[in-house]
Amino acid sequence: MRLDYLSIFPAYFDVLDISLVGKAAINGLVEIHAHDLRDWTHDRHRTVDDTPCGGGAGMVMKPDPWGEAFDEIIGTESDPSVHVIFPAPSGTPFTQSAAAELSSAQRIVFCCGRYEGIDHRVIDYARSMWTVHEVSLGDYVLNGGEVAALAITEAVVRLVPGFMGNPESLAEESFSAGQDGLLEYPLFTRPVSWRGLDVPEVLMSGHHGRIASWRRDESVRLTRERRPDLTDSDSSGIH
Ligand SMILES: COC(=O)c1ccnc(N)c1
Repeated sequence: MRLDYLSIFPAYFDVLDISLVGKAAINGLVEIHAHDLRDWTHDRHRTVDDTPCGGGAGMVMKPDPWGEAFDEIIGTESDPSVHVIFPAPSGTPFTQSAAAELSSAQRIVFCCGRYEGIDHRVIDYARSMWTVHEVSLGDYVLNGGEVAALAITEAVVRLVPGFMGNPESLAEESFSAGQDGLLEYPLFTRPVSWRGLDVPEVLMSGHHGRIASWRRDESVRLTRERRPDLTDSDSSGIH
């Protein structure tokens, strides 16, 4: 999997060399390329923004640098196997299933907006050429798309076959099919008693059936408490 990041702050992505994603890069599972959008400007000030047509506060990212960057980084041919991601508050909520789908992609290009956003024609052009995803991490605004691109990268790359040492652990995580799309149950390890707080006895019983039942009940309880929206989904099995 090749991952490209287009940003006016490409140094944000240096951190990928440190994290587990860096390990995947070393193992050849993923190839990471960060690019400075200003490299595709031609004026002395390396300008990437301009005032919004129709008025309004703030500045909008000009389409020209994006188009020239696309030409060089992706090419001028249409290819639906290339996934172009625009993180934005106005995007579709990013989910574990979206991460799973993207984990089989061979090519993902992250377009990190700044200022008030990117000229919409950039997204329209990208849609005419590649597979575009406008995604949101939640109902809040960031200063730019870079942090969201990092979060999406981590969610996707950890699902790439061969990345996780023990792929079985993925099946028991929150939102995974193995959990029926429910939130993960509480986890405990030794010591059995810590500051007056004990590991639930059932987990020390060695009775696998009871342990499985307790974990399921905890997942259902937590999901009903914190994410009632998930309890109606078909995959949850809870209604
Ligand atoms: C500039 O991007 C954002 O502010 C952003 C991106 C993805 N998810 C969000 N909730 C915000």
